[in-house]
Amino acid sequence: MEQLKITGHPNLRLKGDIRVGGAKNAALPIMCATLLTHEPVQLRNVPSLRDINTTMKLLRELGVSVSELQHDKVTVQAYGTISTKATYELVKTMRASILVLGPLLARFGEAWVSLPGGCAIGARPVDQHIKGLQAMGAQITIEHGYIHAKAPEGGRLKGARIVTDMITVTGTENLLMAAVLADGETVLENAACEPEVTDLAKMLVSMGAKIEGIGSNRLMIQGVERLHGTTHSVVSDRIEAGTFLCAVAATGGDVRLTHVDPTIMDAVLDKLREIGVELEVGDTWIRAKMDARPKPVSFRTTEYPGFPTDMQAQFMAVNAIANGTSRVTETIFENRFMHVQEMNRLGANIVVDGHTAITEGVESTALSGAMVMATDLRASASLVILGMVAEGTTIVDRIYHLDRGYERMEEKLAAVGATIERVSGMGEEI
Ligand SMILES: CC(=O)N[C@H]1[C@@H](OP(=O)(O)OP(=O)(O)OC[C@H]2O[C@@H](n3ccc(=O)[nH]c3=O)[C@H](O)[C@@H]2O)O[C@H](CO)[C@@H](O)[C@@H]1O
Ligand SMILES: C=C(OP(=O)(O)O)C(=O)O
Repeated sequence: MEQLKITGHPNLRLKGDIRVGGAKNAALPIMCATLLTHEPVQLRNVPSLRDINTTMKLLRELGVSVSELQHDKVTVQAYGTISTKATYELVKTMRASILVLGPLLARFGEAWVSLPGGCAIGARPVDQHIKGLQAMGAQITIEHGYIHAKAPEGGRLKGARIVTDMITVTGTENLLMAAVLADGETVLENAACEPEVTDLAKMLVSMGAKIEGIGSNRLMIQGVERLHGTTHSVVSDRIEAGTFLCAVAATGGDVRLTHVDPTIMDAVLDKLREIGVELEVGDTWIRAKMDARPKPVSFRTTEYPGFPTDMQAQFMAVNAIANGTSRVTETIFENRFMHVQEMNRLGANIVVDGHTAITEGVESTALSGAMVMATDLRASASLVILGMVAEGTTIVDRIYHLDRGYERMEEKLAAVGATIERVSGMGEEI
């Protein structure tokens, strides 16, 4: 099992340029949306990640022709005989596999998708995906651990007005992909407005879908009989970008991120300014300069355009060495503080009280490197950030979590001055 070995130092200063990749959370639904047409779809700015590999495998297992991912580009064509069964073996390794449910059902009238298992950050049920598809006339049963969905007589879903109980990102994406081929109009109320949902909607429109209200919490979809192929470039990864900005906030230095879209990062950029990071923002780049001890920032995670839960852990790493006390409340997932005990192993002083983590910032010189365990994707990134400022060697174990969502993170950080390398450790992936 691979690990990251970081030689940290409180005086480290990151300096240089980092190229940000395409967003994992946009690329995943977009790759699943290729199931909606038999024509070829060319995707650009696709990041090379473990989750993308899993999606490519899943699509191939369904019979879809998927090219190799080369220089951020992949061509996908769901032509010929396509299976409608997404098996447990692949779904268990990536929850986002549930995103094939809507497209398979919409185009082929039936789908079998393994129920995704429980996961580290929370229970994460998919009841809203099911409720929405039922409103569109699907018959849904759970059989032997699989969701079995069948479209009504005639094989086509029917447009419906759907109000989800809460805002759900992949739920909105699944229902949107189902609605574009349904018979009649679907209105999705309480829809997620995340930029990744918007990117999917734009891609669907370029395939011939009729969608109004893109970017808002009310999506109106007029179903069409068929969609066609397209070429689409995936939106940049605002979470990867935010993670590198937090790294600069923690270490200090002067780093320019390229290939980013700063317009979708307001909440994160505001908090970085509050921390004391000097930001210069261009059309497709952000320059971050930091030369003081961070100021503590308190926040609650909320849906877009609020503060993203996927940035909570990385900001906590900065709070860990800030000049004062901060309170961070996690409102999206019930178990997303697992990085706290690992950060405390590096010398941080964080206590969790229900859904709130209270951090008493310590001087970075009070931290020392240790063996820590990555428990989920963003927790892993937060440990890398803190490991870079903790004096001595930090080994981050179980980095297969990190590889799900960050492309060559250690190489990108090493290129701006961090001492970090991938090493082979002992043990097994679980
Ligand atoms: C692949 C992808 O895009 N992942 C993102 C997506 O996850 P994901 O789409 O899984 O997250 P959701 O937006 O669905 O979850 C929000 C909340 O709703 C709950 N819920 C959701 C659906 C449902 O049917 N029933 C239900 O109870 C969840 O348990 C959670 O508490 O949005 C999250 C919230 O921004 C991000 O952290 C993830 O990085
Ligand atoms: C939680 C995340 O991803 P996923 O929904 O794929 O688990 C994430 O990207 O931080």
